[in-house]
Amino acid sequence: MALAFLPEQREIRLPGAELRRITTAGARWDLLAAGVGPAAAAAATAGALTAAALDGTPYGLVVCAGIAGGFEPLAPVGSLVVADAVTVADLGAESGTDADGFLPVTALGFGTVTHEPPPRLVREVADALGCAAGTVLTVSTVTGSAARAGVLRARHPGVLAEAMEGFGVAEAAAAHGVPVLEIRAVSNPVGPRDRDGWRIGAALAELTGGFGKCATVLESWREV
Ligand SMILES: O=C(O)c1cccc(C(=O)CC[C@H]2O[C@@H](n3cnc4c(=O)[nH]cnc43)[C@H](O)[C@@H]2O)c1
Repeated sequence: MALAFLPEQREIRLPGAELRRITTAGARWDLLAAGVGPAAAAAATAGALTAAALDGTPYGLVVCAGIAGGFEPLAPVGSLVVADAVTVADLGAESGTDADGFLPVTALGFGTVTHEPPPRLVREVADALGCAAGTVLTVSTVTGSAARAGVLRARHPGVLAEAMEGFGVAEAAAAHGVPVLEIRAVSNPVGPRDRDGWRIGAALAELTGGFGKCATVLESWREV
């Protein structure tokens, strides 16, 4: 667990989700297991944000964290990445008349496809972790072929990683006017499906170590 280094965890039940509250001298951390996929993550995050707001103790920052597929060579297995753009990869429409064959929802005239975490926070966390910052995609279907990985690279130059929750978490945070950050540990390469290649335990250990390194930045961070 990414916050396992912190003591004194208290469980709080929310509709459809469970939250662990950790109070330290410097801050209050709430750890929410938000489920898999953008919809579950958005629902759980929105519930926690709303409960805190109604309680008169709103959050100052939402951090989405977990494992991810990495686009090599920028994000090899075992590395950490921080999102400077939390981008949904497949929210839109197929289009036979568009060169790319895909129109993002913004081209259809509504919604949003990217949330940008505060740049200074991204820089400070990436420095603390010694890792790259870049686009982290949110997908509803895990990429399982070189062809799909190539399409995503072409659409999102410099993309670092894909996972399944960031955009949902970011949508909920944006609705509450709370900044969002996404930190991922790479457990597998993005590309042809290969379950033997997963390194989930090692990635979770990296994530736990990473939170230890950036906890001070997160605790002291304030939007100015
Ligand atoms: O069955 C598969 O081929 C497969 C491949 C990679 C990941 C999964 C998952 O079910 C992981 C879900 C979970 O982990 C995150 N995650 C990790 N790697 C990836 C990935 O390559 N693409 C998208 N999401 C990934 C994700 O955020 C979920 O929380 C199955």
